[in-house]
Amino acid sequence: MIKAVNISRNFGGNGLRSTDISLEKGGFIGVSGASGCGKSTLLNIITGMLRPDSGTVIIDGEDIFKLSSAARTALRAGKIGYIMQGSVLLGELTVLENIILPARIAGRSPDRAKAEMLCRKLGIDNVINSYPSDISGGEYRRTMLARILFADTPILIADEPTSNLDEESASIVRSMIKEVHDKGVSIIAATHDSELLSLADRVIQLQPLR
Ligand SMILES: Nc1ncnc2c1ncn2[C@@H]1O[C@H](COP(=O)(O)OP(=O)(O)OP(=O)(O)O)[C@@H](O)[C@H]1O
Repeated sequence: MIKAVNISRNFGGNGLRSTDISLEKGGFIGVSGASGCGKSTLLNIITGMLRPDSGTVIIDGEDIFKLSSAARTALRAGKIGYIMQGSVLLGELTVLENIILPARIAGRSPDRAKAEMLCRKLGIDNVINSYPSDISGGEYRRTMLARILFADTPILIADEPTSNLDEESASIVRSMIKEVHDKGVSIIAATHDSELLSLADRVIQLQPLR
């Protein structure tokens, strides 16, 4: 589904060393490595958010950096749910409205019952009508996961999905990731969480650029 060959990116001596990664349908790849070794850079490149200095990224047969920026964005929106580091909820929308927002933007009529079911599974149904400023950090992160899962993309890319979460929230997030993998979603997760890594079929260990 994703095949990246020889991708690298140098930020003045830091960044991502030349790396290959290949995600098969239904696969689950864990990406580990010390802080600063380029995990987020790798995920940003394979999702088409960041152009590499070298290498190619093929998603379902498309060489994504040969596409126009608009075509690349459309490809990502249709195929990849990306839990990015530092992504945020919109403060003026409730938890539920945030979860269904991408479907609205895509012009689809959102299935509220499905969103509510996801919230129940993630243990955030009690805050469904709350605003992001009024929920805990763990509820916030689980809402972002719900927003990604709601889109039902065939690929899930997650950057540190369990970091800075209390153990209960982290455990819920791991279970949901396992559940979507069991349903056939292909996953790449960058993480320091050994329990999450243990769910992966394969772990890639990145080495620092210097
Ligand atoms: N836009 C940027 N401009 C300059 N340097 C950058 C940029 N993005 C990343 N870097 C540098 O590249 C290196 C790799 O960063 P990256 O965020 O990919 O690491 P990481 O492995 O995800 O780290 P962590 O585990 O701490 O999240 C770091 O030294 C970082 O400071």
